[in-house]
Amino acid sequence: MRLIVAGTSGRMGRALVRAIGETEGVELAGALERPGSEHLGRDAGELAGLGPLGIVVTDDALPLVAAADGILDFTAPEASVALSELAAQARIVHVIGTTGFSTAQIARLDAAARHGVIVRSGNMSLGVNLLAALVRQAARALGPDWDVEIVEMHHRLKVDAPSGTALLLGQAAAEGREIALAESAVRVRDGHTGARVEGTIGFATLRGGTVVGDHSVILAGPGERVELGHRAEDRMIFARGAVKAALWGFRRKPGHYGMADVLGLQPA
Ligand SMILES: NC(=O)C1=CN([C@@H]2O[C@H](COP(=O)(O)OP(=O)(O)OC[C@H]3O[C@@H](n4cnc5c(N)ncnc54)[C@H](OP(=O)(O)O)[C@@H]3O)[C@@H](O)[C@H]2O)C=CC1
Ligand SMILES: O=C(O)C1=N[C@H](C(=O)O)C[C@H](O)C1
Repeated sequence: MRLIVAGTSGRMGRALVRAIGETEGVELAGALERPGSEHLGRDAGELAGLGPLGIVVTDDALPLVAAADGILDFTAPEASVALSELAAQARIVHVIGTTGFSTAQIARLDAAARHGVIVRSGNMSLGVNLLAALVRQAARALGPDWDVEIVEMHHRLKVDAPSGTALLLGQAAAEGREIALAESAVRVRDGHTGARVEGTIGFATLRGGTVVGDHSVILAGPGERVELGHRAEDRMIFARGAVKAALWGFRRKPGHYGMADVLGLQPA
């Protein structure tokens, strides 16, 4: 399977080039960066610390998309929306790890997924997707007098909050409770907030240092707490998940899929 990496010079872009290099059945077919990037013209393998691969970083997506089978995209919401339209036209798999989409941007991804295969997840690791299944189960088993709070910490350069993973875990808790996350999420608290409203799902965001990604889901009940969590130690867990998602999506029928589909972790 011939794969393009978008955002090649980014933290995840470099990990994706390495993950492609170590996986049988996939090859790097192109490397994209934004117009004006200082990395245009550089070799993607050198950027990833692998030595030259003969794949030069370009900002011209069209010829790459026409000659590839899939694109791995961990960039920014506006870039991913634009790529989703190109990928759908070319009928290639679009794996989206980017986080921080607005509701309107997700609607545009849904529109692209009517013609193309999109696999999108706020977290491509096996551990977090298993955690989401456990959170769904715990939230279902413990009644609404158990308050759900989600705490995340990431490196100081992360630009969106709450993290895509925190929102994914909040969605899992909401599904377990059979409520809508959009109506129950409390994404920030400040000042005289009043007492906690029963049934809400709270989020707390920490940023600092080089933390790859820590998530805790706390279910706080009367006199006891259950805590479920995950700590990412290496970005390769996300990159390997993205390559797995591309292979899973190859020649699949159009749709907007998630990592739970890829990993067979969908609720019964
Ligand atoms: N789903 C998952 O498992 C994971 C998701 N992520 C998500 O992936 C995304 C990228 O993370 P990370 O690699 O750490 O970030 P980086 O900032 O290191 O990399 C982002 C890359 O995308 C490029 N880019 C940014 N905006 C645009 C644009 N508008 N058009 C084209 N290219 C653009 C950047 O170029 P430039 O530097 O020139 O701006 C950069 O090369 C984030 O949304 C993050 O939350 C991260 C890890 C795991
Ligand atoms: O920006 C990051 O670094 C990460 N982003 C994803 C998120 O928003 O949850 C996944 C991972 O936690 C790292």
